[in-house]
Amino acid sequence: MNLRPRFLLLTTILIALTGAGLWLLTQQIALGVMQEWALRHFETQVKLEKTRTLQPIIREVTLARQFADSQVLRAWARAPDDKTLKAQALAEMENFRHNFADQSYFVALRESGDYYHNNANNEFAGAEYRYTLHADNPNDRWFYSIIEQNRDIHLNVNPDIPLGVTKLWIDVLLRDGDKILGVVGSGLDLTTFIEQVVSQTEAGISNLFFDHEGAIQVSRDPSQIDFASITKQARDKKTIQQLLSDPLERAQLQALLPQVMHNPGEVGSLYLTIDQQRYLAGVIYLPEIDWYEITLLELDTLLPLSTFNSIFVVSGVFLLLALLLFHLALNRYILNPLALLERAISQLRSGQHTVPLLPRHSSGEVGRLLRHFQEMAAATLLTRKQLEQKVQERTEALERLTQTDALTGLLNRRGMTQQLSLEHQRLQREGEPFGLIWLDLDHFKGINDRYGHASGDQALMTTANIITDVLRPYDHAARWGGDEFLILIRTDDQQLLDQLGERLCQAVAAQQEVLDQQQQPIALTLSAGSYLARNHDSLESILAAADQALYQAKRHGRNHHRSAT
Ligand SMILES: Nc1nc2c(ncn2[C@@H]2O[C@H](COP(=O)(O)OP(=O)(O)OP(=O)(O)O)[C@@H](O)[C@H]2O)c(=O)[nH]1
Repeated sequence: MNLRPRFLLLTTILIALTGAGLWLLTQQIALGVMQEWALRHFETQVKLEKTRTLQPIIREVTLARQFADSQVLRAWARAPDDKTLKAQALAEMENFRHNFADQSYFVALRESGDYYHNNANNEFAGAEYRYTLHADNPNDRWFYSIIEQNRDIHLNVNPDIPLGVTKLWIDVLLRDGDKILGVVGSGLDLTTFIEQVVSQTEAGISNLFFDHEGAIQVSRDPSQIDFASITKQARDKKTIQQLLSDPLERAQLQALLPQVMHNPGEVGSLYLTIDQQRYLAGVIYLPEIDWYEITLLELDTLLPLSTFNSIFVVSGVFLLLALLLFHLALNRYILNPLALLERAISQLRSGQHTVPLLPRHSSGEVGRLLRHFQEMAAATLLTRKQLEQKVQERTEALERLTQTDALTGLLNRRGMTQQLSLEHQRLQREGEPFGLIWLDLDHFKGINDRYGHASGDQALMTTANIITDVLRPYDHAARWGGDEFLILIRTDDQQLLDQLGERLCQAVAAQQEVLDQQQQPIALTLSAGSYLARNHDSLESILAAADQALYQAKRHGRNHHRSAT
């Protein structure tokens, strides 16, 4: 894979990971902030409720405790048949009735089961004894349950159907040391409390009150309330735990309750799922009424993910811009110069003879790389050029050598054959005329035999020099073989051939350079035959004609020139 798609893939993965990380982080931070805010909210809410809405209940509970603490009441409960004590107790009850908000009270004695009561209308003045409770009467179960549970205080919520209100019954144990003498208390209209505390209309926030068994005492939804829970078996109660479908969350809540109970005023928080809705829950224990309050925050409502949309959009736009900038920079500083470098290398490889042009403005490592490459390319091209020149020179020299006679320096038979072929083509194509003079030293064998091979060679070289001197630069001369020479002359003049042939014969005959052992010139002659080529002559016939003329010169006495006709 090329660098470009690789980088593209890598940066896309990086950006996706960063985006996902950012998203998770934002969520975590938001949840953390939310949790922190929620805890503060719970604490503030509880304090507010205590002073504002819980206060009447707390007052009533305190009053009920004082009622149960009354020495007068206690003394009578110890001796219920004592008329004096009973009269004092009834007066005490009447006192407390005026103080209770509901202006009603009840006193139930354990031993006898006698139940005393008077209400706001003072309906039972003088007839405070109402009836006797019986353990086997289901309506009286509450009394025996409270005593069995041995909890000092018990709040029991029950709708008062005739009045059309929800009543909170405050039951307090009447004690004599460890001994339980009875249960006393009062009732309280809870309707206002429910309206103020539970039915608050703030979206996404709701709360419930439940007792130590989890039985729901106050809820916005009346169907959730476990009315008269004191009289019910545990399995029949409507509890907060029943609202939780996840066993783990149930266990977490169960573990949290003792913690908050031992630290009144402290809020315990956890996440709970109720009816598939996820909540952040704050639990607090209210020692004054022995209830727990749980406040449920709907995170989706209070902190919908759409809150972060703008963050995500802005982050996404920034990430995309970063990607774009990164790619522009990558292209400009790395990929484009590399592509140019690659093209330059392939141009060089394919044999281009000029140094490829590369951008000079690039800086840094890539810029240095380009400049080094350009210098290297220039050096390589120069070396290559020099090498090619040398090879050409050597080839030409070799070519010349293969066409040159080593002894005389004239063309050899191969070289002359090539020239003959070229001239013959010119003659045929353009009508450029040429002539041949064929030379052969006379009795050369005798010179070799008589004076030695070296003198023979000297004779050959001297003859070659004479030929070269006589000829014009554009004529060609060759040693055709042994003691034979062939001269190619560009001319259409037979007379010129004749003159040249004769002049060569005379010059060789007059030479003084080839010497014998006594340093005396050796007599040297040659015979020559010439032929002026005609348009339609074949090369063979031209050669044959010149050879024939030479033969005639030899036959007729040597040392002279003959031309073929
Ligand atoms: N020294 C020397 N002799 C050569 C060389 N090449 C050929 N020869 C000799 O040249 C002689 C050529 O003789 P021919 O051309 O046959 O005859 P000739 O003696 O010249 O007689 P005519 O041509 O009839 O005059 C031979 O004896 C060859 O050995 C060479 O390179 N150097």
